[in-house]
Amino acid sequence: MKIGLFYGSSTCYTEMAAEKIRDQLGADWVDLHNIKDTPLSEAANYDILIFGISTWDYGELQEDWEANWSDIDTIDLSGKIIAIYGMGDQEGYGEWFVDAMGMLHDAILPQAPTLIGYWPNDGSYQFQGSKALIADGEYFVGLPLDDETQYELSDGRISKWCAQLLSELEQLGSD
Ligand SMILES: Cc1cc2nc3c(=O)[nH]c(=O)nc-3n(C[C@H](O)[C@H](O)[C@H](O)COP(=O)(O)O)c2cc1C
Repeated sequence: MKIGLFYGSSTCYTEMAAEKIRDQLGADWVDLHNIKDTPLSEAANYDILIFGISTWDYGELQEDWEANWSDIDTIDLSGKIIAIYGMGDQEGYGEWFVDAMGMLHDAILPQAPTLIGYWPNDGSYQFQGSKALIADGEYFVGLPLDDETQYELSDGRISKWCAQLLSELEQLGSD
């Protein structure tokens, strides 16, 4: 079964992470789609999805996600398995750290897809606020990556997250 990885990226960071995630999970298994070029509606062709989004301009959506935002409600995501990752900058924009990842999570939640890839807020990130935290603040709704101030941690986080995704998928398959 193939995974569709759909991302929006203004200065290529989210795109570079998409390529690393694809390489970790297995290039034969993951199709990359930049939503600037591929309509988000093509997400309907996959049972398993990864969404990549960066945050811009003090807690705003990346521009290509913003342009496609209304499509989220028109695609049937209810039976899908979905994981999200988000790019941000915790030092420069610590009050809005990876907010767009939280906004994307909230936008797909009403359709009740199976969400995987929640990531512990383990103290290795330093920020003041984030819409990407779930209520108790102990987990992010997906993988936050900060290539601006923690570039050296990104590869390790990606490989750990991909291993977590594979394990969660295996678990779901065996249920
Ligand atoms: C003008 C500007 C505004 C930004 N605003 C935020 C923000 O509100 N929250 C955040 O976490 N990161 C913010 N960032 C950091 C970007 O999300 C980060 O650079 C990211 O890697 C960009 O990914 P992309 O090139 O794939 O779009 C901002 C960066 C710039 C240059």
